[in-house]
Amino acid sequence: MIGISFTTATLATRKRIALVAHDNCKGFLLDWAERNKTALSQHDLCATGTTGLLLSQRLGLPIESMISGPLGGDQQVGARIAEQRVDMLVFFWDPFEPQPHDPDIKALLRVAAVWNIPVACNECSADYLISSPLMSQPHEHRVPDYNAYLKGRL
Ligand SMILES: O=C(CO)COP(=O)(O)O
Repeated sequence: MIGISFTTATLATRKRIALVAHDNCKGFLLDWAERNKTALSQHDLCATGTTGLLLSQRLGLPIESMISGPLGGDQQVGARIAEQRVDMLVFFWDPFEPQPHDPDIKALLRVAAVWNIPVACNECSADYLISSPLMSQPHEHRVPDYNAYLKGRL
């Protein structure tokens, strides 16, 4: 990536996982989360508003809910990623329907790429992520070097 310096950061053993699903995909996410409840219970979970409410009802696990996606929840999750307060994103976005907040969705996915966090966009990729040995150990990864970035702006 031109003009960006990088450094490393460590994702802790206990990951901070954001869970998000569009309406047509919520059933898939709820089923996936239930199948992986034991693994998910080892981590700190947050979600966009409606997804979080449904997940906490289904799983009975503590889930920090943001505002609902169309009202700004995607942006809240994105802000947390930029603050390095979310380590992993499971986002079952709907490939068949446009959303009123498509710009927010694009921004969320972009910031996840910027901060090099693992992202699962469907059940299959979520299965691969949740079963990774890296889920239960610290993991060093590349992140933008913000101090170097700021220096370069002067
Ligand atoms: O719209 C969403 C993600 O773009 C999800 O929002 P809800 O979880 O509130 O339905």
